[in-house]
Amino acid sequence: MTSAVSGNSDSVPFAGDSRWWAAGAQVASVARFEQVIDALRIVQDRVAGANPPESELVEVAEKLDEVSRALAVFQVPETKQVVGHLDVPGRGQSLVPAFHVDRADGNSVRGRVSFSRFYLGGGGAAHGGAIPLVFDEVLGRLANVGGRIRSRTAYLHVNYRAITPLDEELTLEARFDSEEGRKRFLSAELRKGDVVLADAEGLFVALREGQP
Ligand SMILES: CCCCCCCC/C=C\CCCCCCCC(=O)SCCNC(=O)CCNC(=O)[C@H](O)C(C)(C)COP(=O)(O)OP(=O)(O)OC[C@H]1O[C@@H](n2cnc3c(N)ncnc32)[C@H](O)[C@@H]1OP(=O)(O)O
Repeated sequence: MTSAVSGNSDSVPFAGDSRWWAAGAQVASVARFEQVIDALRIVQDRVAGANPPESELVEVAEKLDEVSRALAVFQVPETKQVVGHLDVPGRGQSLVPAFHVDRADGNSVRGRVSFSRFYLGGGGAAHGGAIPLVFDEVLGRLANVGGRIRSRTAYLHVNYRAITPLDEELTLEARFDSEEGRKRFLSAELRKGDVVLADAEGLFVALREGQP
């Protein structure tokens, strides 16, 4: 049995209105797809942290090639893509660390995120590009929920206040601050306990009819 990938968006306040861009997308099994993404995330972490002997590298490369060959025949256009459209933490998108929502309404959201080994920059700190990735994800979704016309990030300003450690549960709080015509101003903080690790302020501009 197949199901629509964003089928339960209406019951999830922070699911994001992905129907317009995934209108034709069906998934054979949400649970199985989630299992694949979870496994892929672990592979990303294991590869990032590994230094195996050559024989093992040869074997691993062959296994990964086998996986890509298996999926090559099932490639679909963007309108039918499943990754990015699942109503699960992280949307089934292994690029961005999964954001787990604890509390949300149309104007604010609070949740948890952690940066695994894959997101290491150096010296034990998360990569400086991984942090805006999460801010863009969370602010971008918040900018677009609640039946608002879809918008795109015009700018995203990030202040790095302290290093962001790996493998720790961090909290992220974001809010919709104000709106002026097509311009939406949002802000957020990433914290470890009470300590602000990074904060962000973004401008999201509502798209005009027909604007990509
Ligand atoms: C469709 C988006 C996704 C929807 C998702 C739905 C939910 C799905 C669920 C979950 C997904 C979650 C995933 C997160 C998604 C995050 C969103 C992204 O990352 S989008 C990718 C990165 N961004 C771009 O690729 C933009 C590229 N830029 C553009 O397309 C244009 O520049 C755009 C649309 C931003 C503005 O262009 P103009 O021609 O429409 O508008 P003008 O007239 O230039 O600006 C309007 C007003 O905004 C100001 N403005 C524009 N850019 C500015 C800037 N950089 N700084 C300051 N002001 C700016 C202007 O000065 C103007 O202000 P005045 O009305 O005169 O007061």
